Amino acid sequence: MTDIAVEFDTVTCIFGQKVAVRDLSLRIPVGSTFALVGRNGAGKSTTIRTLLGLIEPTRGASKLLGADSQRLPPEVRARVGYLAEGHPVHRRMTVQEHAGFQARYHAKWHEKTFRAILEAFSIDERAKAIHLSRGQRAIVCLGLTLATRPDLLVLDDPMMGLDPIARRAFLEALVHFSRGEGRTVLFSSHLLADVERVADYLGVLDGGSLRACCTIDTFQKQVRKYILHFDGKPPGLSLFPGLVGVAVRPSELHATVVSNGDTLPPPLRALHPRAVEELPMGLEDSLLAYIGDASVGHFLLHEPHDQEVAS
Ligand SMILES: Nc1ncnc2c1ncn2[C@@H]1O[C@H](COP(=O)(O)OP(=O)(O)OP(=O)(O)O)[C@@H](O)[C@H]1O
Repeated sequence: MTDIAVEFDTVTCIFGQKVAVRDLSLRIPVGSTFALVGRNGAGKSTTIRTLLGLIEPTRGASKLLGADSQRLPPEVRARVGYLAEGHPVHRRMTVQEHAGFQARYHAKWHEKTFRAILEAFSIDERAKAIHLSRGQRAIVCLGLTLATRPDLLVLDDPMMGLDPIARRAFLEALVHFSRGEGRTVLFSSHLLADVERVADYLGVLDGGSLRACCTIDTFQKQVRKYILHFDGKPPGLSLFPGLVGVAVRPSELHATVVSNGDTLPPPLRALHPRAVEELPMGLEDSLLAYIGDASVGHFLLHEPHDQEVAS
């Protein structure tokens, strides 16, 4: 029994001239909740679809639950729940008909879980999918997936298109029905506040490359934004390792850095600012600062997963 649920080994996916995913290596420990984030077109769906064996990578390989993605045996497939982008349903089928369909194909189908989710959200099992709201459809799809009791749950942008109340409900259901069973969850999202609430780990994709892979906590601690105040025009700043963004104002220099320490990095200190402020940043600010100005430099924040798995 491996303690790694998902593994990518130097995966590259090229469509024509487009490199959608470049040299991706990544491991996700069993029992963790991992969020893949990045701008539109960063390669999140391609990564997920490659993992599930729906796309064959141009180079490299991936594994889920110990099995090669390109040759998944039926018993491994049965342990994976996949919620595709857009919550696809058969519009003319009722909620209960959807459940019957799933139950037929999943030996571990757990009707009680499905009913508990419907009940928690007051969804009528006799309703046709076409008559459900977007949020209700998302919950039904989540229920249909969770009731198969997957060991690995993969969700592609599951909160997309949901209003804040529906998003909150969806996340609560996800957390309530997923936690405590050793289940691994991999999901992609643009909604950083939601990511912050549920995920343990973060993978940042940018232009197909993995630019960071670490705990959310580490990401937020290490990406820092400083405002350096000067009496006149700020002095020039040369690039240095860890500097990911810089903006010059009439008497200020704004610098975003990746740093392990709590103190101002020496190249910034050497500018002798009159005063220094550190701006508090939420995950969204940190992420925007980190991938916002790719022209300045690329740095990979990386925590070895071996250590994390062991801890
Ligand atoms: N089948 C395909 N053929 C050609 N190009 C593709 C194909 N699939 C994806 N791409 C391209 O690969 C890049 C990555 O796409 P992908 O859908 O993985 O990004 P994403 O991060 O999921 O984006 P979004 O957040 O918008 O859903 C994009 O530039 C996309 O246009």
